[in-house]
Amino acid sequence: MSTSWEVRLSNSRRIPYFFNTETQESTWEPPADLSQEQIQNLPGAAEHFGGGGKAVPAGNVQASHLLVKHRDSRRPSSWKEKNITRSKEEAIEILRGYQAEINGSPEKFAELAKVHSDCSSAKSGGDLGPFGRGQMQKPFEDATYSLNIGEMSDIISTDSGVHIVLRTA
Ligand SMILES: O=C(CCc1ccccc1)N[C@H](Cc1nc2ccccc2[nH]1)C(=O)O
Repeated sequence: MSTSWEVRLSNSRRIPYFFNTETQESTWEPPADLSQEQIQNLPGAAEHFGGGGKAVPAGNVQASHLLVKHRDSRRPSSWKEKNITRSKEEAIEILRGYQAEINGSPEKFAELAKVHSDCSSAKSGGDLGPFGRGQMQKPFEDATYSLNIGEMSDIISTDSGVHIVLRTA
């Protein structure tokens, strides 16, 4: 296990990523050989992953999401599946199934996001932490800002795949 990982904020996308100061490797995904607790204790994790009941700055929002990627996704790979080949239509059908199972329950949402989401935020039940305008892909940002706190979106599509969004702050 390499202990030289730290969490940094990507300047281009203003979201956290993992950087190994020994190998100079960087990745969006949490290093597989680190436990959830080790990840949360990495240098920079508290600062960049929010959580811990930190206040959300005025004008910012916080959301969780469940992402199902497909073969036309910007990066058709995830912690779950190295090479994602399903079609967008198949991804939507799969997400409809989760949506029915979630049935408006935030607890169920986090439970299914942890197991099924193709985003590294699955590790924290889909939580993306706080963000402001201009940080996330526009369809995702617009969907989140149009929700009331505690509400879930219908299925939305971004370059990453298809998502259901739960606004949490
Ligand atoms: O960009 C990331 C990391 C998102 C993240 C933010 C904050 C904490 C943890 C994760 N993951 C992408 C998948 C992805 N695409 C998205 C587009 C909008 C919002 C969240 C997204 N997640 C990928 O893995 O391809």
